[in-house]
Amino acid sequence: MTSEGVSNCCGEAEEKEDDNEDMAMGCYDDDDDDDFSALTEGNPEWGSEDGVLGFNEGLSGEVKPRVLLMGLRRSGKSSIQKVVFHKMSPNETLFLESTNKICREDVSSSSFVSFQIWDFPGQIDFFDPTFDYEMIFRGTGALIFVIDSQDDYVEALSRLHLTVTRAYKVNPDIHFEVFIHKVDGLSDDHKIEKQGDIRKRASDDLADARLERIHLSFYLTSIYDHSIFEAFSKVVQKLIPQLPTLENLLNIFISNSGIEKAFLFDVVSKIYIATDSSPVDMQTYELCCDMIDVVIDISCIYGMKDKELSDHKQSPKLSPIQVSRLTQLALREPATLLCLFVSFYKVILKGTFLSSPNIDIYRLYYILSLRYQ
Ligand SMILES: Nc1nc2c(ncn2[C@@H]2O[C@H](COP(=O)(O)OP(=O)(O)OP(=O)(O)O)[C@@H](O)[C@H]2O)c(=O)[nH]1
Repeated sequence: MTSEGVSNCCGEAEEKEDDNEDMAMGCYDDDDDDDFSALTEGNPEWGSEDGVLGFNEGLSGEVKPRVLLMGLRRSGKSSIQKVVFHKMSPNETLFLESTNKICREDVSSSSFVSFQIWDFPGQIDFFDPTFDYEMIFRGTGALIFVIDSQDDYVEALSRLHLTVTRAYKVNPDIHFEVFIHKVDGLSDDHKIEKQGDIRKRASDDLADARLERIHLSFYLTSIYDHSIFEAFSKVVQKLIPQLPTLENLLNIFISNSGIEKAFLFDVVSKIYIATDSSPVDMQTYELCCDMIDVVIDISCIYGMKDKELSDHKQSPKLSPIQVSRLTQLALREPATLLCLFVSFYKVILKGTFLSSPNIDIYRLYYILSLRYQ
């Protein structure tokens, strides 16, 4: 795992408190060359004043899909971004100041995870004529609309409707994702009830506008548990063109081994970018996230230098963690900052343990490293 410098999304210097954080934040760069001026002309509040580069294109001409974070003020947009991509602890988000300009950040930690995330200020009127929303929506892959479930959501729903219908007109290929956020304060029954109500009202609004074809996906999220990582995983997966191939590889992998479940993780964000087709059990996912934290912590203390790391990669070893009598977790790094996570049962046959499906793990490891590194 490598680490690179990072500055935060609004261009402020960000202090990295420790090595762990360095590593965790390794690949999220803000482009110094803010290209918002073209979009925000006439309203300096909305973007940086300098920068004239083409929209969303670096010097290489590579175009990354854009993920927009929108929603009312204080709904939790910046907190989500900071917790998922900057390893900020949820309690620290209490001290976040209100965002007053669009914050754009490049997220490109591996061959698969490569997109831009744009955090919009809640109070922004992006339908102001001086604001080029068509340009914004044209290059957008996913629009995440955050609704504060602990607040009255009537206004949020009308804003959601306005945003989605405008965006759809410009770009019908956008994935519309609704995060019903801050559900940590709600009981399970209450969560389901809220989700049902929000889903129904949003669908009714679309039906009234004869726009039933717009598909909204709903997620119950909180920064205080793994739900936000899971939801973000699902959003990001939709932007990965190789997803079917990866899922297929993982299906073959588990069907040829004693493994119960396999995830391909982006280590930096703990987003899983693919998994086999068996259902995702939240508890396994959480265990995998915890193991990533443990491995990152330990490698920060006892980490290897680059040379040792490359030697290590040539002879990969499993380092399983026993989480219960029958279940082990194992982590491998098939490509820089990507890890394959497997959870497998030891199969007990007449008292014999059949475990360690190493050959399959190595095979997948090599396939992935050869193809995508
Ligand atoms: N209970 C709870 N509070 C949250 C959660 N996510 C964010 N918050 C809190 O919500 C408040 C607002 O969060 P922000 O991230 O600043 O909200 P924002 O949408 O970026 O706000 P603007 O920048 O004004 O648009 C903060 O006090 C966060 O700690 C969550 O999942 N649960």
